[in-house]
Amino acid sequence: MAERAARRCCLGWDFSTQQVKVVAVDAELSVFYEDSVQFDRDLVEFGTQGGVHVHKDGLTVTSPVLMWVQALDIILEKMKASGFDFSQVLALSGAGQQHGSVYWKTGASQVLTSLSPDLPLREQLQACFSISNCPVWMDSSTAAQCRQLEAAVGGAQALSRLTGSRAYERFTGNQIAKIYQQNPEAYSHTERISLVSSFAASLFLGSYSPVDYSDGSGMNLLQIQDKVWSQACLGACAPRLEEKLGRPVPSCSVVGPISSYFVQRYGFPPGCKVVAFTGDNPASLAGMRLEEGDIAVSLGTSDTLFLWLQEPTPALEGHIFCNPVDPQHYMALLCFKNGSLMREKIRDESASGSWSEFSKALQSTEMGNGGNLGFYFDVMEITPEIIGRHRFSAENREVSAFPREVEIRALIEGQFMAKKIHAEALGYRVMPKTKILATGGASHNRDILQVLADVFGAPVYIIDTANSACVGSAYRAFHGLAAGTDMPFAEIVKLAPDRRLVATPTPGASQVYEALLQRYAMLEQRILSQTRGPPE
Ligand SMILES: O=C(CO)[C@@H](O)[C@H](O)CF
Repeated sequence: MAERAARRCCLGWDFSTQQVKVVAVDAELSVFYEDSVQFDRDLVEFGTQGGVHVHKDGLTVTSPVLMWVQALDIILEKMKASGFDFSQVLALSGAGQQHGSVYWKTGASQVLTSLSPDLPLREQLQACFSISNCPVWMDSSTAAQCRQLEAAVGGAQALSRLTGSRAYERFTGNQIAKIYQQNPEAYSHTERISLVSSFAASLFLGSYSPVDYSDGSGMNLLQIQDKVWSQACLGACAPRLEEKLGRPVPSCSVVGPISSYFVQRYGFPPGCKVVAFTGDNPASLAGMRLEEGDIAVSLGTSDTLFLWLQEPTPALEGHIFCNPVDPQHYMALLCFKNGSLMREKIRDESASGSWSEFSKALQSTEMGNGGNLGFYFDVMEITPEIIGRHRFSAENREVSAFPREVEIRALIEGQFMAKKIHAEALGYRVMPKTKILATGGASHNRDILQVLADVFGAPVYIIDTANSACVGSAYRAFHGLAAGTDMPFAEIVKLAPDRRLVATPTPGASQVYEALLQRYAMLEQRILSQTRGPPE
């Protein structure tokens, strides 16, 4: 075989819900290798669906930790068989599905630090976990623990101010509380609790990797301003929890050299650095190369906003995390459940199922839609909690229908005005240098993106985020190589392929939407008060 040219690189890993994925990125920030192991397809003995087990109660959702371990064995063997040159890997980092938790049994650290390079990880670690089936982000069985935690710290808003989010069932602190309450034996035999991200980093490190600030912000346990565990939250969840979590670290930290296990078994260089792993969404923010003032809009089944925040305003909706690439700043996630399924419904009802008809309707109606406004929530929306369709005339009178073109524009303008209003409620502000990065299915429709640019008053770029968590992790590994030089992340990634500009604000857009946004916010409050009843 022709000698392959040596190609110094960093690896980016993603331990996500359905697969383990890896990319190799070279010094020019080009992705030249990628591979994955799909849990359902490649590890059928675990019997997962979508990488998880949904339990009979319909609320508890777990994944087998040994499935994740074995997936790493398999993907490394696949890379080795493909001739991948591990000796060129300068550093690696990674991501994990957020909120999931891994429970290392007492004594496991001795096994982790003395792995034999002659055996796969699965064989050596199979007695190292006190909980075999780990709770993951799809679990919603901890409502009682959420109420207990909020009560312990003075309520939902107080918890949000402290940790960046009100109590959410999937958040790790509440999951740990449930395990302590329902399986005290297992909890007492647990010497370390990792997130999925820090668990994966521990495998590469050959010792327990600390939780990073950014993924740690998804636990309802970390004080996001001071970047320390909240003693009130720890105490409300389980005893002696701080010693099981270890001290959290900045997300850009180099947590150590790679374990000798990987040097001897696969040929990684002994000096290969392990940079703290983080959550998949923070890693995606890095992969999208969001900068101060930018906003990423993922237009999928549900629409998700990634915000870069300098000064957060924690609220009862959305999630604020420590920023994964700038320890002084923050990021926020806002999820809008009525996303593409709502757009497809209105397309079917008002554009004969045709996206080109849908686009023509947007082209044939004016910005501001003649003052007509709509709220379209066929499933209970979470931002904010409203259900149903509510249409209003220019005089703020509720009406039962709009002409089809008006309906289409009312849907899209309403979806984007909601995003701007709720992003600003979390502390986001459009800046002169703001870029809107659009991704997901609807980002292929230029007319929809034109409305996005007009409502936000900022240019819209499209980006491919297929590997964003992996690529972001490789970028963060390169950033870790520059640790101690204070080189900003943006400088490290400036060679990355550029984003494509697809829409800029129409002249006069800001005047139109400044007034409309105020009406939208007022009408949203009117609907909320009608559905919630008058405030106490
Ligand atoms: O729960 C979430 C974020 O809060 C999900 O995006 C998970 O991170 C997906 F793995």
